[in-house]
Amino acid sequence: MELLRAENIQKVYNTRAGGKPCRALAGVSFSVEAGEFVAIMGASGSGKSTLLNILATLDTPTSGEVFLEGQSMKQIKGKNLAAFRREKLGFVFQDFNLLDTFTVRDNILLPLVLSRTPLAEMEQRLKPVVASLGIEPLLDHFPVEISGGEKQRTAVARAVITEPRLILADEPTGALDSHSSQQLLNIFDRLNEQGQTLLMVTHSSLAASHARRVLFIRDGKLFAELCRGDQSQQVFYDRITASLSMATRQDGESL
Ligand SMILES: Nc1ncnc2c1ncn2[C@@H]1O[C@H](COP(=O)(O)OP(=O)(O)OP(=O)(O)O)[C@@H](O)[C@H]1O
Repeated sequence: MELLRAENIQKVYNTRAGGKPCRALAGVSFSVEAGEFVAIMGASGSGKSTLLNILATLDTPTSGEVFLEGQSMKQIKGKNLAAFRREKLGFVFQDFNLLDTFTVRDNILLPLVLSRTPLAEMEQRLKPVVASLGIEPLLDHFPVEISGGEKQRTAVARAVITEPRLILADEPTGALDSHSSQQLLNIFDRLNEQGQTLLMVTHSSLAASHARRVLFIRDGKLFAELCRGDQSQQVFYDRITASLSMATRQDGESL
């Protein structure tokens, strides 16, 4: 079943000082099936964050449309948009985006508080999530008192606690050491095995090799796609690395 569809997404930024407008996305179309784990890769400035922000409803395209479960995001406005985002999407960012004055527990529960979930249900949902992420002992700590890996696992807990249709991750391993990155990627694998759909923007071939499909973006356009199929993660990693070196070739030849 198709979960997400992006149709001919274009984004043009008008620069403030009257400079030339910047075309960040030049017609991007793709879809994601429910239960897929998809990575998006591309060089710096290729349009990855712009695309993710549009899929996250944090920004609007200049033209084109995004559908989640067949519903056009264009049609959701104002207050409904915040509720839609909170209920249907989970976010994991490079810099964690935790609230410093909230404990780990309150950070995780925040989306449920905002959607007025009863206290007993919040506690019920919290327990299995924090147990599976190994952060139960940290619930009363503040973000400043925990490691980067623990912060990211807190952010994952906050993302999954609403049982979102789709988790959007923007460079989720970008600020983590290799051990914490590996831990996070194993968590993503496990979530995906449990049926969670994930879409991740990353510079890391290792992170991308955990996905089942990798989309490559260049100059605001999707230009190649790799599917893992039955291949091992190592073989997929080697293919991704080889594709990336071709993607950065100057002659513009497609994969
Ligand atoms: N708010 C903005 N105003 C003007 N131009 C922008 C704005 N945001 C991004 N751009 C431009 O759009 C293009 C795509 O940027 P984007 O941040 O989406 O790339 P990216 O692939 O995510 O890069 P990186 O990997 O470095 O984060 C770049 O040329 C960038 O300079």
